[in-house]
Amino acid sequence: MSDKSLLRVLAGEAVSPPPVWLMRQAGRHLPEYREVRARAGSFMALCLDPEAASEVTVQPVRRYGMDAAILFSDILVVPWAMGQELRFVEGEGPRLPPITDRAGLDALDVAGATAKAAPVMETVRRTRAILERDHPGVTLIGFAGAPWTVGCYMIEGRGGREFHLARRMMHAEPELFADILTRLEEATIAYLLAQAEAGAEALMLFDSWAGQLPPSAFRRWVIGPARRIRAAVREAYPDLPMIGFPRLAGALLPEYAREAGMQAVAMDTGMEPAWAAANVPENIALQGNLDPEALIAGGTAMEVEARLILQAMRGRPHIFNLGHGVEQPTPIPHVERLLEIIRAA
Ligand SMILES: Cc1c2[nH]c(c1CCC(=O)O)Cc1[nH]c(c(CCC(=O)O)c1C)Cc1[nH]c(c(CCC(=O)O)c1C)Cc1[nH]c(c(C)c1CCC(=O)O)C2
Repeated sequence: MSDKSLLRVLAGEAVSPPPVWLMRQAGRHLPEYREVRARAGSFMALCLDPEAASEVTVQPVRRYGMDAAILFSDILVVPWAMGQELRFVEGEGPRLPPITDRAGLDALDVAGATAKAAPVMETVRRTRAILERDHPGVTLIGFAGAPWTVGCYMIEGRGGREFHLARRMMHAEPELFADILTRLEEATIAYLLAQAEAGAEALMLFDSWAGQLPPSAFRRWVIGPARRIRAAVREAYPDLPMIGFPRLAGALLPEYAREAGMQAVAMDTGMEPAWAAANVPENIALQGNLDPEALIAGGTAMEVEARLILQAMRGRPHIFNLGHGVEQPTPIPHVERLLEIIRAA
């Protein structure tokens, strides 16, 4: 049995106080991140510089004593590695030339993607070595975006909330859509296996837009790929745990939990923790789910919300986290206070 609290929870143990880390814990709310980010030039340059990326991965562990470090990278590194141009426009988000037809799909290089993402694997190797040396209780989490969510950006060429075009393609051009997601699934498996090989101790699959799909499509394009990706990782690395995040899954969260084979499922901000605890099998850990806005507000509002979550999760495997990523205006003292509250639980 590991002595890392996060790995114990992923093995099904209820650990008290629960381990804690925050999605997007390395990012613009930290001055030390902004400094490295400014030196790197662009966000992508930072993702592809193993020395700088491993430094920012470790920053929140050093500052806050988080129980996990999540690889500093982005879910859109996979389409970039498949040959789709990618840039991040300051204040607006990602831009890619949208894939709207078969020619766009055929131009992608699935087989070469993991090799092109080699700097990411070097970041994993370096980060793991730094953690083993300086922070031996901390777990290194690798990750990828799930095919549906990454496909949304590839098909639309930018971020959004509704992803009308991706959903429309799914219904109107089901073969093209299926081929895009199937190739993404293949690339994602190879990419995650390479992270495991490089030293990631757990892997998280982000499906941020899972809740945009009707239930039949959720089963086919969220649960299906998650189950196959999970099975492929298990075959190569039987002991490597995985966390699934089908954001906004709502009533379908328990079905995802039962069928995908993950050791934890992440709850988004709107999920009722007590309902998830009652409906997700007890051996599967729950992660989450403080509102990132409560963290920005701090004070009593944050304390009350944090305690409600801790109380609902008592006695079952739980990883404390937010319901979505840390936002830039988050005050550092609020994060520090949150950790005090959790660790006094
Ligand atoms: C949808 C998605 C993306 N990226 C990711 C998701 C899934 C999770 C979610 O729903 O938030 C995942 C992600 N993105 C990032 C990480 C690193 C690890 C972490 O600390 O959590 C992870 C795990 C860094 C990042 N990824 C991005 C930043 C900000 C870039 C910067 O520092 O300039 C960071 C720290 C950029 C990004 N990346 C993405 C968008 C839409 C944007 C632009 C919006 C923004 O600027 O905040 C795509």
